[in-house]
Amino acid sequence: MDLHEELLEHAAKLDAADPLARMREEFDLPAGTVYLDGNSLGAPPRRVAGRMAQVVGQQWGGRLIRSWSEGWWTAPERVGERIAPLVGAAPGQVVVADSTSVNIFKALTAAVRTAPPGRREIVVDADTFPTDGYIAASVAELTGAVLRPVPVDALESALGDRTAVVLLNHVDYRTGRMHDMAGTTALVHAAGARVVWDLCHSVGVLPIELDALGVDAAVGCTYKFLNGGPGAPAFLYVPSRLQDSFDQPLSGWGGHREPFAMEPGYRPAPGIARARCGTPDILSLLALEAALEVWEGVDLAEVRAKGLSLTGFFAACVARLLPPGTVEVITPMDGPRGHQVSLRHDRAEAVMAELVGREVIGDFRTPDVLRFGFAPLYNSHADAARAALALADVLGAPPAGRA
Ligand SMILES: Cc1ncc(COP(=O)(O)O)c(C=O)c1O
Ligand SMILES: Nc1c(O)cccc1C(=O)C[C@H](N)C(=O)O
Repeated sequence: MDLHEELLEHAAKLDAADPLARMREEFDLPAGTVYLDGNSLGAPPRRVAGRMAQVVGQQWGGRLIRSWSEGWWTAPERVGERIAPLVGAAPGQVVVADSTSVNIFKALTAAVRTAPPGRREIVVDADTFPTDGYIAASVAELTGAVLRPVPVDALESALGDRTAVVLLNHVDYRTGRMHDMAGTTALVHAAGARVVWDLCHSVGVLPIELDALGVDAAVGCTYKFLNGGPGAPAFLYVPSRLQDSFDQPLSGWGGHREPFAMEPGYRPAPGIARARCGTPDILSLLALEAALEVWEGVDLAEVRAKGLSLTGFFAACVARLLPPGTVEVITPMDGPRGHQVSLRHDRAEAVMAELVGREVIGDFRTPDVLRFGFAPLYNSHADAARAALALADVLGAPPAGRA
């Protein structure tokens, strides 16, 4: 058997033993496409199209404006309850609203505003996804705080009695490295500061325990591993113990205690509703609601195990197929990681364009990173093998000999 056949056969064995294999049926994916970009835009769950037709036809079209009091206005909290179990949150602490960028702004500003006098530093991961750093800089400017970008590995020495809040990514978007949420949260708390976690690349990837770890706020996208659709609204977690003092700056009427009283002054709503701002984005929100239904009965431990298996198998295939040194694996394959494998190559942009032309869809991240994201609900080991074979072909690896 040659190496190609061996890898495909191994993949088939792993897929035959996959307890989540049935979940692929829930998704609409073009036949023949290997889709490895669910860490940027998740694939559409089949049920979303039908739900959208119903929402547009029956709710918007049939009930017209009455729909606001028939489930639309309360959708941000209702859909938040579907995300809560995925992040280890008891009910009443997650709302779906706005974008991740906007929610970072709310959470950071609230944290700085309520920090004790003297705590005026915002610490941010120096390698963070850009929007997090940009927003943190803006919050610093608006609140008179000081922005302190630090590499995550140097975090401990940067914390002190001037730290107000720390903003961190759970999984690094470029390398896929996963940071230690339990240890880092404890470290930040020991320094007397608050921590805001960006869960964009970890929600839907592994069990997360926000309540148990005492996290102070968390945000995340819903259009990646939660498959909510392009531009689907983000979520914001504020634990019950901090909700009364959550002094968020975007005091739109959506977060008012009595929005329809149309009062001249702002009185924040009790509970998580105060994290809202303006009118909810109903069509996207209800598409997300349908997409989240696929998680019912899904065991996150199984999702995690499969994600590690897919990424490990893909990296192993790449190592077997490519001569050493062809690519540099920058994802910590022996350490904590999310569900992506990132490879460095000088011609990464052109290589990814070639792969996409062959219907193997990952993405390129500047300056030289090929990213392959694995979504355990719809990706298979066969996808991983096919992607590695296509990559080897594009990079002109010598034809695989007999194993
Ligand atoms: C870590 C991280 N934070 C934030 C965002 C995006 O935020 P927004 O949805 O506001 O564009 C992304 C992806 O786009 C991301 O990877
Ligand atoms: N949000 C995106 C968009 O609107 C267009 C293209 C890509 C994105 C992304 O989500 C990028 C993604 N956060 C990343 O990790 O690179």
